[in-house]
Amino acid sequence: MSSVILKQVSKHYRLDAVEVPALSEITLTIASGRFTVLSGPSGSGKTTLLNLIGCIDQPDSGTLTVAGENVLALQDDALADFRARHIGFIFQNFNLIPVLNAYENIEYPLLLTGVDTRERQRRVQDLLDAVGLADRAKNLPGQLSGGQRQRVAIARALATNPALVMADEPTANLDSHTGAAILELMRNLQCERRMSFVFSSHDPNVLAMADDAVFIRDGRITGIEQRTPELAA
Ligand SMILES: Nc1ncnc2c1ncn2[C@@H]1O[C@H](COP(=O)(O)OP(=O)(O)OP(=O)(O)O)[C@@H](O)[C@H]1O
Repeated sequence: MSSVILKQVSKHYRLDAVEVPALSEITLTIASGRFTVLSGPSGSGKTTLLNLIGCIDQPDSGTLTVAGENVLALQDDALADFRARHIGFIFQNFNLIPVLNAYENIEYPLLLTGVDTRERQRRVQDLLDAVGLADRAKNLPGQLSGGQRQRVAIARALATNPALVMADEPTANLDSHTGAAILELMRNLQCERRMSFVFSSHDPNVLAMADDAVFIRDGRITGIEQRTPELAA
């Protein structure tokens, strides 16, 4: 099964009067339940591609299907609702809400999507356990280490059981030891929960964990490697 299908997708930015091409005719299928890493040098278009797949930005041309939905046909409200229900984001600077504690940060997307109280409690507790932070539930982000903040951010991204979890350089702001532990945690959660993870990264340790590696240069795909066999559905 495919979780994302892009066909002939192009995107440019406009900077004053100058058009900056960012992606050119990208055709790519991302399989479900796999750990896919977008790899390429700085400026190659990784973030732009993640933003399109994550429905944060729209291409100039081409088609995009995410979790079976033709997302380019959705109006703003429907797109925001689709994103909230089906896509989890992990940011390199964590993006936690500073006035909410760890428990409340993880609960937040469940409030937005109308999950009832009992189910919210069950999911937040399960995720706090899964990321090893059950004893830090009441800590504000400012009272947590960088690695612990990233664990909260991971739990928050998984809270709605999204079809797709996206991360832009998730280990970039962590020291190598913490980054390795976070990476292992993400890999274990992805396998256990059979979610699709799509990451961009310069980090060779992230690339080494990929089921599928997509290499990008100058806004074009230069290679796709399937590193592990796809399991039968
Ligand atoms: N908002 C913007 N306005 C103008 N040009 C942009 C904008 N965002 C990105 N670009 C340009 O688009 C191209 C692709 O950028 P993108 O951020 O997708 O690359 P990247 O591979 O994620 O880079 P990095 O690894 O450094 O984060 C680059 O040439 C970049 O300069």
